[in-house]
Amino acid sequence: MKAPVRVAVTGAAGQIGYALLFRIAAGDMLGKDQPVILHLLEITPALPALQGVVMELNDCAFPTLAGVVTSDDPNVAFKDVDYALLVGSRPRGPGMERKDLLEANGAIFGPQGKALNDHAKRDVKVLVVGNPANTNALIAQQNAPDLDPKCFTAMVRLDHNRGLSQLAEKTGKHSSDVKKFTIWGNHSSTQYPDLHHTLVDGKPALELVDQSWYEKDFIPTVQQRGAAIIKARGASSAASAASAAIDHIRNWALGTAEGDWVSMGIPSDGSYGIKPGVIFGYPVTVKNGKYEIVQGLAINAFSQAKLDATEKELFEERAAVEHLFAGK
Ligand SMILES: NC(=O)C1=CN([C@@H]2O[C@H](COP(=O)(O)OP(=O)(O)OC[C@H]3O[C@@H](n4cnc5c(N)ncnc54)[C@H](O)[C@@H]3O)[C@@H](O)[C@H]2O)C=CC1
Ligand SMILES: O=C([O-])CC(=O)C(=O)O
Repeated sequence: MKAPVRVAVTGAAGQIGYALLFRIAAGDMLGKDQPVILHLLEITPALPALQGVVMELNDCAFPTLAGVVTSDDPNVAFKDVDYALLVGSRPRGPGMERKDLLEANGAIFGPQGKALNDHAKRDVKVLVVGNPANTNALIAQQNAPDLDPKCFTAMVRLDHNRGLSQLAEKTGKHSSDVKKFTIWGNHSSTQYPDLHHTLVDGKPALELVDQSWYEKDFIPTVQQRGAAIIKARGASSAASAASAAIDHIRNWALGTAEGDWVSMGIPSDGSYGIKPGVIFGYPVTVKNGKYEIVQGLAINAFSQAKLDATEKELFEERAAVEHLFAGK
């Protein structure tokens, strides 16, 4: 067994928390040889419910669970953490766009960014799940001037996994046969699920499906999947969101497979013409805990228009929250 690492999860008594904590504690995220100490943050009224979750975590007697810290204070919860999964925030209901949550949720991420800045490990890996995830990640990053801006990422992995599954079903293959798929941009209905470089069992995806299925079926289905789950379940995705969060951190910590990439919301750096200043979904590979954008992919006019639309929305969201940045 390795030395334990500290993993913070916010909103730990919520729906996603309930689907996430047990898998992290069981070693699904960082490996069966990596003990974890969970640092669980909740708002004060949810602490009794959180205690119940902690009782259940203990009752599982997981070999990889080395301790649990609970708090309603981010300055306590983020002390010395190696990983921080920022889930805690309000989910949307039917008929809402995720950006309608900006006002309710944006205010959570400034203080949490500052607490990470002041207390977390200097190479902390932060994943924002709470919606609107990209812009909340930007708010946290902008309140953490002493941390590397690349410590802050947002989750587009659920969209990525949804795309793998949709394409596998259409082509009669398994999702593990699908490689080099990308979610570009925002975790919102402007996201661009891009099949132009995707392979299914080694064959170009766009030679296996027709363009009209791609444009009129696949893209909107992936873009609107969150809303479809809310309609069907009466509550937003929880188990699949938790699973995607585990995939995101596992690949960031342990690396991506040779010959493939994953989608992560990361700080834009000018790659593919996206101006610096937002958290943008990109195709990335990871080695030794560092992600790198896959460069040199051809972008045709169709793709460019989609990239422009999602970039525009992210800069509009940024403009709406700049007052929450440190020093503003
Ligand atoms: N990026 C993505 O792909 C996805 C994002 N989400 C988002 O994840 C978030 C959480 O979803 P659920 O777990 O279903 O919601 P939930 O309402 O079941 O749980 C949220 C929890 O966060 C807690 N919380 C609220 N403010 C907090 C704060 N300041 N600090 C710590 N905890 C706080 C609440 O007490 C609650 O227990 C929502 O914003 C939802 O929209 C959901 C699915 C996918
Ligand atoms: O749609 C929502 O509000 C929850 C979410 O982000 C998703 O399922 O992708």
